[in-house]
Order: sequence, then structure tokens, then C-alpha cells
Amino acid sequence: MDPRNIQLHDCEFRPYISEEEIIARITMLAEQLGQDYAHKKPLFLAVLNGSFMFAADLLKRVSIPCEISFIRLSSYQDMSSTGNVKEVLGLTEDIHSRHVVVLEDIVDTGHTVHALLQQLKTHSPASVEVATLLMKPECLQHPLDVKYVAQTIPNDFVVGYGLDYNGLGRNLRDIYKIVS
Ligand SMILES: Nc1nc2c(ncn2[C@@H]2O[C@H](COP(=O)(O)O)[C@@H](O)[C@H]2O)c(=O)[nH]1
Ligand SMILES: [Mg+2]
Repeated sequence: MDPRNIQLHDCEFRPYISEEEIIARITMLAEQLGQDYAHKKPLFLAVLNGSFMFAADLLKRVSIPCEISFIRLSSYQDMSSTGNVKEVLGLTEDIHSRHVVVLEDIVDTGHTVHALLQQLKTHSPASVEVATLLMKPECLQHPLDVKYVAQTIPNDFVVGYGLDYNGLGRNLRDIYKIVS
């Protein structure tokens, strides 16, 4: 095995996106959000578990007044989407008339974001947009308009920087992709 690669459970992963590249992308995203949401006091809604590192690093770089809250959803098993989006921890904030920005680690099929947007819209927010660290456009199965994307990637299974493989890998500073 290449010494730069890592093993998680039964799979080998190789370095893909470095922490420096991730932070550079997030810094640009934070500046864009700061401009678009100046004077709107946005509510960032981070989708746990995967977005915890992205949310923390993004929020540290957003320089306008804002709030953050969390929701926990689950739809992935092993390396694929089940298509069944389970709410593990629900919405605790009143989002009526608020400008909401959903923070996702990765948009793959889009099932998760699609289901969440449907739910959020029933609470009459002033606006809802999605900011994601990663997006796999070729996997999308819903006509989603994801306004803020730090980086698009091909259809590869990735781990690290909050993303896991069956519970492991969330603590990695860089993003790795599976060796096929
Ligand atoms: N560790 C990884 N998790 C992934 C990957 N692609 C998706 N996911 C997880 O699923 C949800 C959303 O998927 P969706 O199909 O509903 O869009 C995402 O938030 C992740 O938690 C991946 O490559 N690696
Ligand atoms: Mg996620």
C-alpha cells in the first residue's frame, strides 16, 4: 500500500483534496456569503453529522452578523444512498421570515437536500439556499439549485474532513477518495 494512503475498515483511500485547498475554497465561499447576506442576519442550518467541520471553518470566516443551528439527518449506508432520509434530530429554531442557508458536507443524489428543502419551506422562511462543501453533479436525481458549492467532484466515494465511511474517517484533516 502507498504510505500516503489510509485504510478504513476493508477499504483503501488515497489523498484527494488537501486541507489547504479546502480552506481556500471555504474562504471564498464565506466572502461570497458575507456579500450576499449583508444586513440579512442569516440563519445557517448545518446538517449533521457530516458538515460539522465545514460549518465550523466556514462560520469562522463569515464576518457578518449570523446565527447557526443544527439538524441531524441520515440516508447513507456503507457507500450508497438508501434514498430514505431519516430525521434523527429535528429543527429547533423558528425559521419563519428568516434567511436560511443549509450547510451540507456533500450533495450526491440530492435526496437529502430535496427532502430538507421541502420541509423547511412549510415553515415560511424569507429565503432558503444551500451551501455545500462538495457536490457530485453527475449523481443528482432532483432538479436542485445549489447556489453555493465549494468544489464539484466526480462520482467517487470520499472520506475525511467530516465525511465518514461507516463511522470512521470524520477526523481526517484532508479529503481522501477510495482506491478502486
Ligand atoms: N462519506 C461520504 N458520504 C457521502 C458521500 N456522498 C454522499 N454522502 C452522504 O450522503 C448524504 C447526502 O447524499 P444524497 O445522496 O442524499 O445527496 C451526504 O450528506 C453525506 O452524508 C461520499 O462520497 N462520502
Ligand atoms: Mg451530509
